[in-house]
Amino acid sequence: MVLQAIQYEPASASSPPTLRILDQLLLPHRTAYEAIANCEEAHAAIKQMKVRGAPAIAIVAALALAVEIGVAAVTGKLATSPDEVREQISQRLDYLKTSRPTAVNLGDAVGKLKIVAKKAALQSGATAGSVAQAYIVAAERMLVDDVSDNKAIGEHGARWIEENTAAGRQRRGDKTCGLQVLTHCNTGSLATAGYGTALGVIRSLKAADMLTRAYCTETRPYNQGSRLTAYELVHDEVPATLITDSMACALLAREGNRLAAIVVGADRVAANGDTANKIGTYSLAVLARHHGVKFLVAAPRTTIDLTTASGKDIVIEERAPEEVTRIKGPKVTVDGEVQVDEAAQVISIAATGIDVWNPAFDVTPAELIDGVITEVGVVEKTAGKFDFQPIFQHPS
Ligand SMILES: CSC[C@H]1O[C@H](OP(=O)(O)O)[C@H](O)[C@@H]1O
Repeated sequence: MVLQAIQYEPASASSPPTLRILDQLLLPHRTAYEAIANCEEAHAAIKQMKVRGAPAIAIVAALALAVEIGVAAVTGKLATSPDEVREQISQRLDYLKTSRPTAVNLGDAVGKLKIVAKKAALQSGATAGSVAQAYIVAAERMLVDDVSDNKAIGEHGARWIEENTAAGRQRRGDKTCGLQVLTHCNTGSLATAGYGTALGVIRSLKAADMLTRAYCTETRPYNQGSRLTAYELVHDEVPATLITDSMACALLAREGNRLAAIVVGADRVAANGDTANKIGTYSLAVLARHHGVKFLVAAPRTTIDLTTASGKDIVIEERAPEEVTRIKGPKVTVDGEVQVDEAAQVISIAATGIDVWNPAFDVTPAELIDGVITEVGVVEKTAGKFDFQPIFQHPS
């Protein structure tokens, strides 16, 4: 079975494009896709985290508007002038951007897609249809580009680990040596259009026969690790071990330099390299530094936000207390069988009346980050500072 968070069918001669998302609130025990027919449905699915992951959020938002425009075009409900279509696209993108604040990929896509629509509307001979089509083509391209970017991130990351860690060099020279990595949250095919970012590095390490074991943290409270990353690692037959978030310290103390690196994703990398990522990332970076383990952020350039100077300027999303005080899942019978046909059980795991703080992300200071793995190479600090400008001059 292919792990696909997003299923998109382009328009055919007789029918508009269609979009479906894998409802990740039901994973790993139930695989159910949900049709997304318009921007409101996309906004709700992103906000509820039925679909999540910085790249996936941007792609689903962009394609939902492509579906909306495609349906309007085939049903004769598209605005008549090119500038009206441009304005509608701009307004709908601004609405989609309000679904979640921290991941920059959505805002980056909104800005780029607005420019596409504006350029199309300014072209001589522009029509409402040509502006609509220019938008749809650009939105569809995001799906393709993301997978190729992630595979490049995987290769750059795997090679960096092989060349810049003791475990990597040992494994390259002697396949009986162990190379292990730890990852946090979910950054795989379920957070992107496919292959993944940090999980893409793990996939590339495995493909190069470099990896002996991957560790994944459960990543409370949404449990992206135990529900999604563990699901992907089992699916790909990667030797992997799930740990609770609080076990990471003991793991690094036990594994020492057999753990080559901690590799995580990102929701927004500020211009100075401070990185917003899933809550719990900062503590792993401190831990990595204490134990002399490399700490790497894997993210496409669309996650690097040169307009945000540093981590203190990043808006951190705070989510509902119930995500901390309750857990949801199918029943398990006395013999351990998971009853996926049962309606999800919601169980309270906290004292009623307790206050809750539930930030979805934290910010890791650039000083704790050894490298940012992008699709065009690994950026390292020079004289203690990150400079991302050169990778934006990169030809691809
Ligand atoms: C390649 S996904 C990047 C990022 O998104 C995840 O957050 P969420 O599950 O809340 O959307 C997590 O922070 C990943 O590292």
